[in-house]
Amino acid sequence: MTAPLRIGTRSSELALFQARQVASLLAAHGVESELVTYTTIGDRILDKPLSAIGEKGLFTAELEADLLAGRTDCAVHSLKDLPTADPAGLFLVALLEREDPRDAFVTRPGITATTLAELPEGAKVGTSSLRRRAQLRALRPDLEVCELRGNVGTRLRKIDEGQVDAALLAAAGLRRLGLGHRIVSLLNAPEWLGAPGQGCIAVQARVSDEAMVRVLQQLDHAPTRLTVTAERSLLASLEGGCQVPIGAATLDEPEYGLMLHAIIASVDGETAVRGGLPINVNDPAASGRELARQLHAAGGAAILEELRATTPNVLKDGAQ
Ligand SMILES: NCc1[nH]cc(CCC(=O)O)c1CC(=O)O
Repeated sequence: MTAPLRIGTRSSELALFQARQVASLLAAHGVESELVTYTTIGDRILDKPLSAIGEKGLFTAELEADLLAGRTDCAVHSLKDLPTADPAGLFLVALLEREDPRDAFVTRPGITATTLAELPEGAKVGTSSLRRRAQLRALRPDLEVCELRGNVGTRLRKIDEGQVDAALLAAAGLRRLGLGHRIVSLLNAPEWLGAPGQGCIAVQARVSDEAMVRVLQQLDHAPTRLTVTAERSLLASLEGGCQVPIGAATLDEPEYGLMLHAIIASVDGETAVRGGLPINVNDPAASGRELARQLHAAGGAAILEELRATTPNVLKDGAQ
């Protein structure tokens, strides 16, 4: 009997759920596996905004190091937490079928608003993502945006304790944890854009491990790979990781087919550049680069320049 395939994963509830999903897909292919769990820097530092920590791959570096060293056979990540460039020797061997990529509106008890628009003036909205903050401030400059960090469970607890009136969380994370009933409403593209790759679980492997690659690539979902490739190539072209106010989403539009939508917004929400482009299904990465070029030229460059000058760490790849 061969040894079980070792899957590296963070130890948060969401990460464990995602790793178990990979394990059960492998089991369906007759492959036995076990989980190797990690508590990462991003999980340990809970008192600072992620954008202020400013280290590369806060949630991913330790898993990647052990995978490279052969202590695990693959690692499972939320795609949106992964820097856009693969570390040398590793690549994304499988992208699982995407869950709902939208952000969800969640409220504390006593709040009757069912959408952002219905929130009373000056209400407190929690998020730790610059992308969500920027879009919030653009839509509702009167709201007070509050830092809200921690795992999904921790964030919900802080909401329920009344630290904030409402918050924005990824619908995919809530649903995976069986917390879909907490979703009051969903924020739709193209008006509101999630993180590039949001809702997609990625499996990382060593390029050199051919036998493992053959096993793991069976889990890849081609339509998901197409859309997230377009979204992440846009992000890569704009030199941003997840800690930049860049949103992206792909919509299947009857007239145009798959359309890539994106926004670059200043953190104060005062300036935003948005655009959309049909995805070339034969070269989705080229479509991502082209939309990035258009947004850059249409004022995105100035927004990113300003951001670099004020928050030097922000434009390093990171996670949120
Ligand atoms: N920021 C952490 C994170 N990374 C991935 C998800 C959700 C699951 C996914 O996007 O696949 C979340 C939670 C959230 O943003 O609310």
